[in-house]
Amino acid sequence: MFDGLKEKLGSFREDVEEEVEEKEADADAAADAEAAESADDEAEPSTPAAAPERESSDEDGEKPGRLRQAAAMATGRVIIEEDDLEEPLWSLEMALLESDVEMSVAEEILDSVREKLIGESRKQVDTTAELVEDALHDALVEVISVGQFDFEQRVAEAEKPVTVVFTGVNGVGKTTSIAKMSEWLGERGYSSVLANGDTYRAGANEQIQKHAENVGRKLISHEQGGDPAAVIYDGVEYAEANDVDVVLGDTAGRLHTSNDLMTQLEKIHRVVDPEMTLFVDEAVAGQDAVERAKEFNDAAEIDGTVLTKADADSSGGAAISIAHVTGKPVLFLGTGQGYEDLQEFDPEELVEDLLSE
Ligand SMILES: Nc1nc2c(ncn2[C@@H]2O[C@H](COP(=O)(O)OP(=O)(O)OP(=O)(O)O)[C@@H](O)[C@H]2O)c(=O)[nH]1
Repeated sequence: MFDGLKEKLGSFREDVEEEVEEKEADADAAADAEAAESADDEAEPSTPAAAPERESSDEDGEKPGRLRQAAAMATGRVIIEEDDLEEPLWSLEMALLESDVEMSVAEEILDSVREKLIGESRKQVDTTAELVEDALHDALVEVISVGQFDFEQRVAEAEKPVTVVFTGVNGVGKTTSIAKMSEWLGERGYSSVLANGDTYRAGANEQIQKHAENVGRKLISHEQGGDPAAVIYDGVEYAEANDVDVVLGDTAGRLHTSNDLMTQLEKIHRVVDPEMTLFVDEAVAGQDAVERAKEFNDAAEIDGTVLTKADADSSGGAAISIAHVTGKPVLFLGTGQGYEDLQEFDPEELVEDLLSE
């Protein structure tokens, strides 16, 4: 998952390390030259016998070594400056954009890394790699965790039944994610019922029915062409009558540009007042997924995103960008075709994984 991005972040670390190493080598050389000069000055008035003594210290390397250390201490070690970061940051920007990170998000990451690294000196305990890793870690967590909340806690605290509506374009894994979610909830002790608000597409009932059977959940559905809000309403009534905790409502995968979507979701909101509306899209869609998330959120406010097919996504751009662009968190990652392949999204864990060697 997100291996391409991981590799590119590793390259940035190496680039900065190289720059700092070069600078340290220059500083060492300068310190050596200064030390040699001052040793020469000291040696000048001395007797000829002093010369071999200096030579022997040079030979075992002890005196220049100590001098080098002293010089490094005196200069406060190498300080990272804007110039040192120019090339690595440019490469990082290219890498982020190539990984489908949205432009404003990439800029925010760069600004934050720049701000955190410039003026930093490599202390005895830090390696350059550690400094860069800390800066990248903080910058990434900052953009990824926008609006993050604990989904399970929200479900636990909400009045039952809790209605969660899923929206998004066709074929991104919406229906599969609903079935996965019912499993995820079941593992945590919450019962659920599925309601098929996708009354638009022929075959939608059969498709979700199959998923419902596979995970052993009840499905509420109406004839094709029916009113999606009415189906979800029936789902809520069923849940109330049968003490079911959560209603998972599917909707037709309309194009986000369609006015119908707004009308449909507005009606669902009016009729059942869902606790959450989750936008579903596929991580592999990269920038397109980010753009759709933004448009769906503008059209019908979403509470969070489920990013499917993360297992097949090497770039990671959608996962990095969506929360920052919409102001709503990524809540789950779909990580495979099995019903157990739904992972709660944890920004800290993701960033640690991205930055691990
Ligand atoms: N690799 C992988 N495949 C997934 C994941 N989630 C869903 N899929 C697959 O994506 C395909 C489409 O999934 P659906 O659930 O039918 O998509 P949908 O958005 O409900 O589609 P419509 O009902 O046509 O709108 C199926 O083959 C799923 O098995 C995932 O996390 N990883």
